[in-house]
Parts: sequence; C-alpha cells; structure tokens
Amino acid sequence: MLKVQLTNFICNYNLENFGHEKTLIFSNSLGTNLSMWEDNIDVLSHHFNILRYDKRGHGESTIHQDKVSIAELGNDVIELLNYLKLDTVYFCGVSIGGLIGQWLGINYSSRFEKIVISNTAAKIGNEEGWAARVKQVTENGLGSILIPTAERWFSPDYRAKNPDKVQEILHHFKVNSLQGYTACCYAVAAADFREQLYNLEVPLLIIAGIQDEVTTLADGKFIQKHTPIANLVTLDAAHLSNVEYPAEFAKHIIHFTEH
Ligand SMILES: O=C(O)CCC(=O)CC(=O)O
Repeated sequence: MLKVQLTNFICNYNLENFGHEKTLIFSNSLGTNLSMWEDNIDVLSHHFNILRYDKRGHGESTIHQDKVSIAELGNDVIELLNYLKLDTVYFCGVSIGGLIGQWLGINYSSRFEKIVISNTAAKIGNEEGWAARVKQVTENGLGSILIPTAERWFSPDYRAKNPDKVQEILHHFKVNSLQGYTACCYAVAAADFREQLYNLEVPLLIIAGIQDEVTTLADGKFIQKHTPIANLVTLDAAHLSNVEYPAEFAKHIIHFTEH
C-alpha cells in the first residue's frame, strides 16, 4: 500500500500495473476498505491496471472532519488521478462509491472512459434513517450494528456458505474510524442526483443486486431510465454483490468496457 497527502487527508491506495493501457479505479462502499475488491482482481488483471483506494475516513485513509460531502469525496478521486498522472480511466464504485461515480460522471466526464456503479441509487435512504444510524453508532459504536449490517450486505445463502469472508469484512467494518463512517453517512444522506442524471453523459453500467434491500433493483432502473447512455445487469446478491459474485461481477465490467 502507498500513501499520499491529498487536500485535508492522507489517502491510502494501491496501484497494480498489470501492463495494460487501461486503468480501472475502484471506490469502496460505506464501512469497507480497498480489500473489498480482493476477489475481483484476478479476472480483471487480464484487462486493466487496477487502482484501489480507501475513501476518506475508511481503512487506512485519515479524516479530520465530522462531515464530508460526495463532492469532496469525488474531488479526492480527481486529486488522486492527478497525482498519479492518470488522464482518463475506468471507474467502478459500490453504493456510496456509486454516488461518487454519479458525481464524477456529471462533473468530470472527460476523465472517465466508462463508469460502473453497483448497488447504488440516485438517492440512498432518507435523512431520518441516516440520523438514526449516526446516533446509534455514536452512542454504541460500530460493533453495535454488526448483525443488521451483515444482513443488509449479504444474502442468507452467502452468509451460510461463507462465514469466514463475512467475518473478515465485518472485522474491517468494526475497526473502521467511527468519525470516518459517520462523516460519510452525512455525505450519503445529503446526496441526491435524481434531477441531475440527464447530465451524466459517460457510458454507464449499473449492476443491481436482486436481493439488495438497501439500494434496490428499482433504484437501478430509475438511474437507467434517467441517464443518457446506461445499461443495467443484475446479480442474485444482496448489497455487496461484488463480494458475493466476484467473477461474474468482473465479467460484467469486462463485457461493458469492451463493447
Ligand atoms: O453501503 C453504502 O455505501 C451506503 C449504503 C449503506 O450504508 C449500506 C448499509 O446499509 O450498510
């Protein structure tokens, strides 16, 4: 892993050069870190160089503020690309990473060849729900929501068959910075791209999880309907579909970026 000082925080990232012209940047979901992509790399390494980073306040990236916005998180991506002298790249983000992808597609279209957003929505949840979650973890810690988090993130079948993987990801969740988690909860709560999607002109792939109750298939269809160039595919997964179906998720990216 490498670290770079960006505006207001130190960003932890990993750039793997597999000798390709194309680079794919991955943006993690709320409460996870760059290891969430571990099982996608093998298939994708035959097609892309892979840049992964921990978003602000996640994993080993620092944070020094109680609230952050999707615009700031999007600018972190642009700053990291500038630092690495990567002019145009492919982007893939899950959930809050998908909100960042929407913001980047709307505001920095010239920097992205194609954008993949997975298990996300133009608006995720509502203010009350996010305020309740911030209160819960502020008063009782991230460890207090491990069970409902696992139930939202993984389908019952996946949880039963992959207990070690579920525990590994929940461990990263539990030891994440509380400030980083709640700051990004505020970012998700405030984000709403429903009226801006028509400005997202970068070719877009939406991956939806059939069993995702946080960001539903209907949310994915809404984005597809309101965005100029968008395809939608599904996986029989809950919220972290790239973890439940790593090879299939990667193959959807490859098919989309090559056609
Ligand atoms: O996963 C995200 O990035 C935002 C949505 C969310 O918080 C999922 C969950 O319910 O934990």
